[in-house]
Amino acid sequence: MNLQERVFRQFETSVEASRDALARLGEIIEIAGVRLAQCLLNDGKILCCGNGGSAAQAQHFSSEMLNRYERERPGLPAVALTCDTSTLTSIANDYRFDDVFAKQIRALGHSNDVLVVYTTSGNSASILSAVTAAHDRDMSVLALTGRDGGALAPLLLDTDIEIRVPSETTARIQEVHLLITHCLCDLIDHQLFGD
Ligand SMILES: O=C(CO)[C@@H](O)[C@H](O)[C@H](O)[C@H](O)COP(=O)(O)O
Ligand SMILES: [Zn+2]
Repeated sequence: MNLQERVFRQFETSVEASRDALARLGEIIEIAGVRLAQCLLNDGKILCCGNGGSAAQAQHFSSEMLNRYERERPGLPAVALTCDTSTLTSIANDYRFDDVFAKQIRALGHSNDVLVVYTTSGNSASILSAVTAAHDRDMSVLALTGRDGGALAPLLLDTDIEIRVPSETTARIQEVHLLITHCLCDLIDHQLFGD
């Protein structure tokens, strides 16, 4: 396969992954958008986290909440738990890396908040601990996952929401996670501020 064919294949598999996701996930994305809007209307906030590329997704989402998505509107309360290097390094240094998000959730989380986690494998220990901490704080969880949902899927409660991208490829799952994140921003803005 030459380089141009490689580029073509990346685009083609990405478009295919988005199309599959739309066919299977449209309804659950709507449910998640309603849940997040209800959280914000009830004075809750959104906490979000992920590792690697998924840390960037969490920050992408929180910036679109705190600043804006596509329209002028007031900032909305969201915190990416991936940004404060002093807090992250001290938790990892004094305890263990797996606790970097969980300890922040135990400090910041309230029962009307929602934790949004991004993980392509569902097996990152820091994310599993974050979900347990959210449950301990009576928060609900929105999990954006892929593959078979990993060890995270059986940890989720009936009151949680999992949006599982039907793909086995990390990059494709991440690309669809970003598309879903933009859908959630659009659904939140529409419900809170109209057309
Ligand atoms: O962006 C990528 C790969 O595309 C990587 O940085 C990737 O996010 C990292 O390997 C993560 O640690 C993977 O975590 P997870 O999705 O399995 O929870
Ligand atoms: Zn990546």
